[in-house]
Amino acid sequence: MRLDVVTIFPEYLDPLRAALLGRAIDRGLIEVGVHDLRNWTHDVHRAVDDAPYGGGPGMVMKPQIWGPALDEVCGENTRLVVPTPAGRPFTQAMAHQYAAEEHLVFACGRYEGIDQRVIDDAARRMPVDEVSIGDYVLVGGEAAVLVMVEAVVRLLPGVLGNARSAEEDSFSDGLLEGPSYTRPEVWRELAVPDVLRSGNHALIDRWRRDQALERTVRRRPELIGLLPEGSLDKHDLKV
Ligand SMILES: N#Cc1c(-c2ccc3ccn(Cc4ccc(CN5CCOCC5)cc4)c3c2)n[nH]c1N
Repeated sequence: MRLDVVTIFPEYLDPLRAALLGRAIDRGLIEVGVHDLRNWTHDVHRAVDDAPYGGGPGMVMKPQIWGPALDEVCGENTRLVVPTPAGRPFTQAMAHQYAAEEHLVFACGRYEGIDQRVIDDAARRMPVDEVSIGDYVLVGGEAAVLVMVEAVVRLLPGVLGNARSAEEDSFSDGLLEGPSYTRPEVWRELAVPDVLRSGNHALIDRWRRDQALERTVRRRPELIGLLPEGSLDKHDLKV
């Protein structure tokens, strides 16, 4: 997979080259390009924004700059992803879809966002997703790209290694993950639940399922209604 990011703050994407993602790049599992949008400006001020038509707060990013940038960075098999507060919610299912893509280009807006014609023009030539990572307001798209790239790249074969597989993720069965514990057995007078030290793996699995169900009902009750038909067995229904 190749990932390209277009931004006016390329240094914001430096974390892409650290830790897990950096190792994935070093191992050739992904290629990453980060491009400074200002490289496509021509005026002495390297302007990328202008006042919004119709008035309103802030500035809008210029189509004459974004257009040539995306023309150059996008290819024949590109999916363009544009983070925006007005986007479709980014989900684990989308992360899986993106992990199957050959080439993802992320367009990071700033100010009040990118002139809509940039997205509409790109959509004539490639799939374009306007996506939001959550119901809160950021200052630009870069943080959202870091979140989405991490969620996508960790799903690629070989990235997580043998110690951990993405199949065991939270949400893989539609429930939140239950609590985790490690040594010591007692810490600040708080003990690890006895069942986890019982060695009875059937009981442990049941306990973990119960914990996941209880946590999901308490914290994200709306997820229960989204579970596929037949997901809950008769024991689950007693939880
Ligand atoms: N993903 C994601 C995001 C983003 C995100 C993503 C990309 C950009 C590019 C610019 N911004 C700043 C911005 C803030 C607010 C608004 C709305 N305005 C409407 C008129 O009144 C003022 C407010 C627009 C643009 C971005 C924010 N925020 N939250 C997410 N989950």
